[in-house]
Amino acid sequence: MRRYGKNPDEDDIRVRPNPKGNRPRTHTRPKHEDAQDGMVLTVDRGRLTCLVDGRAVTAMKARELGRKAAVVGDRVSLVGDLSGEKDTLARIVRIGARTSVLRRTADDDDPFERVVVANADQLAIVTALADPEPRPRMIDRCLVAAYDGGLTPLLVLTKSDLASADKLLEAYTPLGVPYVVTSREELENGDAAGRVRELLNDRVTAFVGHSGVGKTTLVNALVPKDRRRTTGVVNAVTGRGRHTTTSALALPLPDGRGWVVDTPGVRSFGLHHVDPSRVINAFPDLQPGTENCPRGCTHDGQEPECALDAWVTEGHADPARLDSLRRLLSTRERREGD
Ligand SMILES: Nc1nc2c(ncn2[C@@H]2O[C@H](COP(=O)(O)OP(=O)(O)OP(=O)(O)O)[C@@H](O)[C@H]2O)c(=O)[nH]1
Ligand SMILES: [Zn+2]
Repeated sequence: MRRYGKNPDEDDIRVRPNPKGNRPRTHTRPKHEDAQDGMVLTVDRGRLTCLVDGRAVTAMKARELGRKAAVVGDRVSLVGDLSGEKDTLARIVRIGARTSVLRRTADDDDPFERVVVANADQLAIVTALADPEPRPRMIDRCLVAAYDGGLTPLLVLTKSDLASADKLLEAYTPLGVPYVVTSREELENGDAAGRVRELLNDRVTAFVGHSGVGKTTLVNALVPKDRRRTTGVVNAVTGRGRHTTTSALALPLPDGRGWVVDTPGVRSFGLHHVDPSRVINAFPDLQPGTENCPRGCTHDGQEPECALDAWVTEGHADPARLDSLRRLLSTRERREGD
């Protein structure tokens, strides 16, 4: 039996015969069974734009959800006015379980973690090959955040007209991270957009990269013209302009083939929240080797009793893989700019 609140009016409604046989309409707030599913496209000061049945609906989080924030990519249930018309406001009453979480903290000492994007399948790490110079430590940090959060990483190396990708790619060969090399010229007049799209099809891909790497040039080449982020944030569905660049923004790929989630340029990627055992799960060749590690082993090369050394010496895994894993796990102890 459906449960109504303590409100006596509601109890009254339950026993009232309903000749039309449909659910009683009352002045009380809609019941959650009526909720419709949607996806959060962007967030602006507590107002969330959600895609519901092809419409962009503005919503607020219901108070009953407490402190848990809904973020871009979240699958949510909404009630209230779902027309998407101007000046209407729906309520988010449920946030679905997340399949992945891209998290960051402001810096490594900051215990306050932010979920940047939920439910992304893939993390596209956008790095220029020059101007600005690539920052391998930053790439490593993004990789750790991806592995920790359950996203598959993808390297997008831009500005190939300025420098070669060979040297940078050497460092990522043992990790087997897929990559694509692009330039503005190839994106705008060549086949680069098609090559990148092939790696994005039917997935939700979060894009990260710091200012100046060519992320806007890239994203604009991927999503249809009327859906782009231009000056300020443009509502991905209605095209109406707005005034913030602080939130991520989900943009649809053509033909419903997935989503690009553009994130605001991040300068740092604090990794306070990272759990080494979650990162290890992304290394199925090394993971079984941790069985004999002492409890709470960080596997980062600083632990004398880490069992991974023996695992590799015994020939169970490639030493280059362990080196790469340790480079990633120790990235928290290093300063970011190095
Ligand atoms: N040489 C060269 N320049 C590029 C390329 N792609 C983008 N640029 C230039 O690099 C600068 C930054 O590009 P954006 O696409 O705005 O980069 P962004 O990462 O979005 O940077 P912000 O807008 O600052 O967040 C612009 O002047 C672009 O014209 C490229 O492939 N080659
Ligand atoms: Zn260990």
